[in-house]
Amino acid sequence: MAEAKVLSGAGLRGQVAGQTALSTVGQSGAGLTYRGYDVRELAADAQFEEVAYLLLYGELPTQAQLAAYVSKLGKLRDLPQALKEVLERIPADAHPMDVMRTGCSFLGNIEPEKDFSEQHDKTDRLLAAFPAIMCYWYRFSHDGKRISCVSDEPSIGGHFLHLLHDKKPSELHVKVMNVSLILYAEHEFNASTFTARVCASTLSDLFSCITAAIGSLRGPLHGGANEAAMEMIERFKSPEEAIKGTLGMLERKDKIMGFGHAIYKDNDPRNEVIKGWSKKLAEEVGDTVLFPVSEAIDKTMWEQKKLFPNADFYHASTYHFMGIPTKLFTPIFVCSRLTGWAAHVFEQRANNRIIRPSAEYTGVEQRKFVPIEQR
Ligand SMILES: CC(=O)SCCNC(=O)CCNC(=O)[C@H](O)C(C)(C)COP(=O)(O)OP(=O)(O)OC[C@H]1O[C@@H](n2cnc3c(N)ncnc32)[C@H](O)[C@@H]1OP(=O)(O)O
Ligand SMILES: O=C([O-])CC(=O)C(=O)O
Repeated sequence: MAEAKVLSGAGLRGQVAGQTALSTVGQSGAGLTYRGYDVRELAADAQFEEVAYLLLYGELPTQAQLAAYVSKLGKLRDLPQALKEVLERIPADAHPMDVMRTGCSFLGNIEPEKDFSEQHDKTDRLLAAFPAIMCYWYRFSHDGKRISCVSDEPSIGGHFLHLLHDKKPSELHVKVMNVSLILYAEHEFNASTFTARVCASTLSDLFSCITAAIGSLRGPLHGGANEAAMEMIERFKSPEEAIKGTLGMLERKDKIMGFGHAIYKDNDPRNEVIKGWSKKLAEEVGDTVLFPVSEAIDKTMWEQKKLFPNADFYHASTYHFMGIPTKLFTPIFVCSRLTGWAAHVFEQRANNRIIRPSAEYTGVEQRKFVPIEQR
């Protein structure tokens, strides 16, 4: 069972900054749970839409509730023409997280949250629309194609793969996307979620909270690590090369992306799950390099630094084996974490006080103003 680190120092580490009923992260005896359910059980047996419902509406849905929810989301997938036009103007070399941020923000202009009573409907709209925002831009800017933003895939993961590859995804790939979206859905007061809560605490609208959270997730120390991990893994042609390269990076005191965690001390419970699926996909595609290279880095990091892979590391090879371009890795995280972000926004709104900590002043002593002509 993953345990939480003993924490101190900068970065607000170890300080309780609020309450949540949504998840536990690294709690002794509990590990990672969403509203009391172990994430590993959810990843094994649930659909992502069930987990989204659990986080957003408070309980797991019944069969009828799930069918109604999936059907509702299916009808909300298409993008307004004005949003498609905005996406068409974003260049191919833009960062896809900037595309997500703009897409979210623009939708907030044309379909704003006018009242907090709309918070669930606006979240469902974003949940349904995010895969199309990412894929419409990607396919237009990279392939010159104006794709249809709807598909008959019932699941969000399947819908994403269908839009991206223009064909029905395999059952295995739909299953893996489902697992991945569940693993990324919620993680207590991580940086992007805390960003969303700070924004919510000013009583701002949902689109602003989610747009702000996307900005926080973009960084390589947070969600951006899955892309950075892929770029690193791809550089090595064999496990031997990977070991040598990792030792070199450690010697130079480089950060190795996809390793370490702010809260977990000796493992990230999401890792064993996604690693298992990465292995399965490696077998499916006949990979003899990427997975062994990943394992070699993993082993070296543990031997040398007692650092373990976090949720991002084996996500890199997993997505790669499904033919997903590296630049879309972090936007997929957005499609999933939206559920956690929004649930935290609801929670913040339900018991709000503006989040406004204090700073320790380290500047100069008070001094007299000197008029500009005397400086
Ligand atoms: C889904 C997610 O967002 S998971 C996180 C994704 N991010 C990454 O994978 C980026 C790489 N990892 C990191 O940068 C860090 O481990 C973080 C940002 C995740 C956590 O940061 P912190 O809590 O500040 O790290 P922590 O206090 O455990 O660091 C302890 C020591 O290990 C080192 N360390 C931690 N992670 C790494 C790493 N990935 N590579 C090399 N050294 C590392 C730190 O530099 C520090 O060394 P020092 O004591 O000599 O300064
Ligand atoms: O909790 C964190 O700091 C980062 C993380 O793993 C996540 O957001 O999934």
